[in-house]
Amino acid sequence: MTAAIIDGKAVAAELRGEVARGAADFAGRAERKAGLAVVLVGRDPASEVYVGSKVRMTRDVGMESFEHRLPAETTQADLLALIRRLNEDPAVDGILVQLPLPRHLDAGSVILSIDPAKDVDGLHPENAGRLANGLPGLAPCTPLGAMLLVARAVPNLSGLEAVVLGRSALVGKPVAQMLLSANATVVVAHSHTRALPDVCRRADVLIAAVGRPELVRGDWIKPGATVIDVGINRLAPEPGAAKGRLVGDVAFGEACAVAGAITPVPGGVGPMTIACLLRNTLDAARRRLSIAGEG
Ligand SMILES: Nc1nc(=O)c2c([nH]1)NC[C@@H]1CN(c3ccc(C(=O)N[C@@H](CCC(=O)O)C(=O)O)cc3)C=[N+]21
Repeated sequence: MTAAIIDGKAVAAELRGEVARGAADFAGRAERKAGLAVVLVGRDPASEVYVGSKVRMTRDVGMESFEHRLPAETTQADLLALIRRLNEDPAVDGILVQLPLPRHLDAGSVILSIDPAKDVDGLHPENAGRLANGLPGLAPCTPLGAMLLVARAVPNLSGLEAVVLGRSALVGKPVAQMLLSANATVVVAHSHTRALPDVCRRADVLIAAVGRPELVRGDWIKPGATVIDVGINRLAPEPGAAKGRLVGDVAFGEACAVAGAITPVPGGVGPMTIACLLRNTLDAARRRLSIAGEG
């Protein structure tokens, strides 16, 4: 069997088109554009690239982008003071603090300080709790993107077995909650799980989110399964090359021979993450407008 490739780049472009239409409608009703503030502390080169494309795509869908680039030496107090200002700024609907933060800063308390109504990363414990309890709120972007790609291959998850590899607060836990809400039978596997290949082989839907390059081999996959590869790992450069290759958590070539459908890296979940960030910003803006009684 040769797996169908789920084209995350194309699905993300479609979603950004929908968001652009929604953003235009919002701007008409609110008499202002929806706004996303991105906070980047320090000069991590990978983060610079992500923030650059977030800013560009935010403007492309007709939203306002507010960039805050702070020096690596920024203190916790200064960062918290900025978040407080953004929480109070009526032009800001979404706040994203790019992670990881420099080591002297405490990401947990920074996330706690974000107004949950503006937490478009879905990382505030209030939003994590809302997701776990099936209440409306803002959900993390990468899991949302992964679920939209699952839906392309498997429109109905009811009764299927889903295995999530990884238990992070950013991806593994929230995606497990979403699969459960969609009536899948969910197993969350991690570094302590015994007989990992056997556990993975049960999966009708396998979500790999551990950040270990090509950990999942072809023979870990149930024939015909849907494989969503969340990992983005840069390998060491080949001699003479400036940059190493990007690979996922799944050995793509081997997996293609077994799976029914699979997402590539790059061009899979990555582009969906940014598109879902824009969608969350639009959702947050609409909700804030209706709470203000203008909508
Ligand atoms: N608060 C916070 N929220 C995040 O969502 C967040 C973050 N911090 N810190 C960094 C990670 C990483 N991340 C990616 C987004 C898009 C691509 C993406 O579009 N990747 C392209 C390829 C990019 C390339 O070529 O390097 C792809 O997979 O096709 C990748 C990674 C969001 N993150």
